[in-house]
Amino acid sequence: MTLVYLYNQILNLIELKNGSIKEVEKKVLSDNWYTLNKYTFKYQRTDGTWEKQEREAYDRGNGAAILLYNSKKGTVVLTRQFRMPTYVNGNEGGMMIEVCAGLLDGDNPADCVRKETEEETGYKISKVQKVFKTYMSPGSVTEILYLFVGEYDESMKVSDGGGAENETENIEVLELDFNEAMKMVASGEIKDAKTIILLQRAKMNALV
Ligand SMILES: Nc1nc2c(ncn2[C@@H]2O[C@H](COP(=O)(O)OP(=O)(O)O[C@H]3O[C@H](CO)[C@@H](O)[C@H](O)[C@@H]3O)[C@@H](O)[C@H]2O)c(=O)[nH]1
Ligand SMILES: [Mg+2]
Repeated sequence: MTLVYLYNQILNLIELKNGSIKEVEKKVLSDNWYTLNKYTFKYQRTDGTWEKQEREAYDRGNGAAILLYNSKKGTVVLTRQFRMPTYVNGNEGGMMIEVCAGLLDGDNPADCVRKETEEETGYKISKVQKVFKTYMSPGSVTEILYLFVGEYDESMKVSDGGGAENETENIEVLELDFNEAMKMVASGEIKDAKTIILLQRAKMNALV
């Protein structure tokens, strides 16, 4: 019995709570900016037999995103930035309109989303409201994305935003009429899932 086997068994018992999954082994395929792992495991079928399966999972940590809205003005604040993965897969020009979002980097989701709001949009907000916890791409990406909404107004504007200096983000800040933003969802101009979910949530709950 090797140490790796023992380690994997312990991992199974402590962290993984599915009795139909066993002998989970992890191999790092790429560990550059984020990590791509390959998991090999045994999966118990409904007839009781065990089959060996392999799945790759991209681990870039967890993230948080927020829809900033102003109910008096009827507006929302969104961001616009170049997203390479979309550029190479059918998004002409590669620009994406998204709610403000970022990776947790060790922070709790609420603190992360406040920090990202200030960095990316220039608004210093304190009150944020958690709405959902989502897996955006559960077949391939491990990430949990925590979704929030929060009110902003002009008194909270402390800088131009644009993203962290050291991250070459080049983020453009957009303040849009809420109905205009909903039209952009319908037309396909807004095509980012977290953004669509949060805009629809705002519509359903009549936030704006
Ligand atoms: N050098 C380098 N830099 C990278 C790489 N990938 C990301 N970065 C830098 O790291 C920054 C991370 O910025 P965050 O604001 O923390 O994350 P995000 O990319 O905006 O993440 C949000 O959007 C994602 C896509 O929808 C979400 O997956 C994520 O949860 C979050 O919502 C990027 O903007 C970029 O500057 C890379 O492969 N190489
Ligand atoms: Mg971001």
